[in-house]
Amino acid sequence: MTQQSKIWNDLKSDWARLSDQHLRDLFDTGTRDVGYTAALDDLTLDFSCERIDTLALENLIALARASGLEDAIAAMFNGDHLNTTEDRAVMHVGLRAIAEDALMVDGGAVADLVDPEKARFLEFADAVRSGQVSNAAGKKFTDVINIGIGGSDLGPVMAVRALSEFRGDGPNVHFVSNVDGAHLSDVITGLNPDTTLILVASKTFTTIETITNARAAKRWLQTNLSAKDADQNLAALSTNLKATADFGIPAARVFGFWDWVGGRYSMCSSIGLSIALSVGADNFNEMLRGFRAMDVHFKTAPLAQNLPVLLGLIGIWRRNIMACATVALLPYDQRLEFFPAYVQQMDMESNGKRVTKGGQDVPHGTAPVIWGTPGTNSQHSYFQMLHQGTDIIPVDFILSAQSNSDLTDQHALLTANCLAQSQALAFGKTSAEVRAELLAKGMEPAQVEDLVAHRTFPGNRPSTTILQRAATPYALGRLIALYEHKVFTQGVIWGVNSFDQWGVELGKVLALEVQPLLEDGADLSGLRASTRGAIERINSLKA
Ligand SMILES: O=P(O)(O)OC[C@H]1O[C@](O)(CO)[C@@H](O)[C@@H]1O
Repeated sequence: MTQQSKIWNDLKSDWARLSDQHLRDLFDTGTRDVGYTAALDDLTLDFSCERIDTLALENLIALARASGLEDAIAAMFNGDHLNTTEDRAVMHVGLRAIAEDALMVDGGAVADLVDPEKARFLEFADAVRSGQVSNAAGKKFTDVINIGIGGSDLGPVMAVRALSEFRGDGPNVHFVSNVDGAHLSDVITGLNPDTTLILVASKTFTTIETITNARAAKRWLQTNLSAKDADQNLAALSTNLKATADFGIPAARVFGFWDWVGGRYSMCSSIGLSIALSVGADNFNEMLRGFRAMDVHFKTAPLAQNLPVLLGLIGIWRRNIMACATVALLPYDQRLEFFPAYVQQMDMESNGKRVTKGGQDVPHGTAPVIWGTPGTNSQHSYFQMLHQGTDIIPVDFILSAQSNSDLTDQHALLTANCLAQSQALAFGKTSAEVRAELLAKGMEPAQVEDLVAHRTFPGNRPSTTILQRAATPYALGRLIALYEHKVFTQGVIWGVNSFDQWGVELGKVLALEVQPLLEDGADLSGLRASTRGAIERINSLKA
């Protein structure tokens, strides 16, 4: 038996001990006040409401160690080609490092590549904000449209929304991702092409949705401006400089990055230009500082105090030991409304894998389904199921101590709701409590008995609360890096390559094959009945 399988067995024994213990009882022992939180400055991870104890935690840390997590972290910072199927380094940490970190990739200093390009795109952002870079007629850009999808969209759209308080007099930043023409069409309606700057964001510059939308947007500019003037309203963010040139974007308007930055880890590269345009270079740099603080912590903190490691291990416990297939990520922060969608790609595209790096079947469940929306809205939607449904759905709560709006007096209510929900999930309400409460209200005993089962909350439903002082650019960077490294930790334990995404290829290829078959008179005879039937029905509904 390998050391790892022994530890997996130990963890199963831990669960055998813990599975019939209620969080109420675990708290009643009075031993959960210490040892169930970890902090980095003002950021605290509170996992006291997880169905775990210190022994199980020790075994999880042993599992991380036996899986080679410490070496893997060192290897990432060392520029090793951890993305084995694409033979690439995994160096997104280099995008927010400082020169003194002396990171190297493929034989060269990361800072030599990153720093000049970062300076270029941040200078451009501030020049657009000040009006120094303007349209051909010298008018200031009022609006920016970022056209991109997946990692070239989700990080920027999330961060621009999260940091809207820091926008100052920056332009309005809009996002178009879907190849559904309604997306672009809805965004450009009401915008003035003359003063709209369009960013085409695509690592590969081959993604069909993005290139199709970019072509349509370019036509929109050229119909309204001269072809030459339209060039002033375009920029590209990509690693594929040949394709951006072929598309007709002048080199001075192309901001690059490198193949060792995965799409879903790219928002600190030039892909983040829309963020910098929205909040300015200083705030963007603050965000990078927050990222780096978590990077340094991940690299140097002992496993038992390492926040991303602990969050990753709690996820392993929930997914592999408690057999929970989904996780609800619930920010109690309206401006983090797109954070769950961002983490969804980061987590599920990274670890949604069924074979190990060596090509063997992974013997465990991997990436859980990540989903969620801001509290308190979610409470009035699906919390019924979280509290009384048949499945146990662990929750990550995210909360700031300080309000991020002018209506500071509402923040106590928001905070109270977050704390109340983790309490209700963990401790529930027993049938005895329900019975006593209803009888005290004067209800007839028979009626009380009819209602008891319906009004009982089983509790014992796990959650972790991530608390920070305030939702600043620095805090956002730190929070994102916390989740990035959590995903890394889990990928190492499952033994998968967290940095490729072959699973998205087949659908892309098939879409290109199906597209011509949607034309009138196309020969459908070679198709399987389901696709053929669907096309025939679509054709009959077209007119
Ligand atoms: O930035 P690109 O190359 O247009 O890719 C967009 C997205 O497409 C994917 O390759 C697959 O959907 C993602 O990993 C990536 O973030």
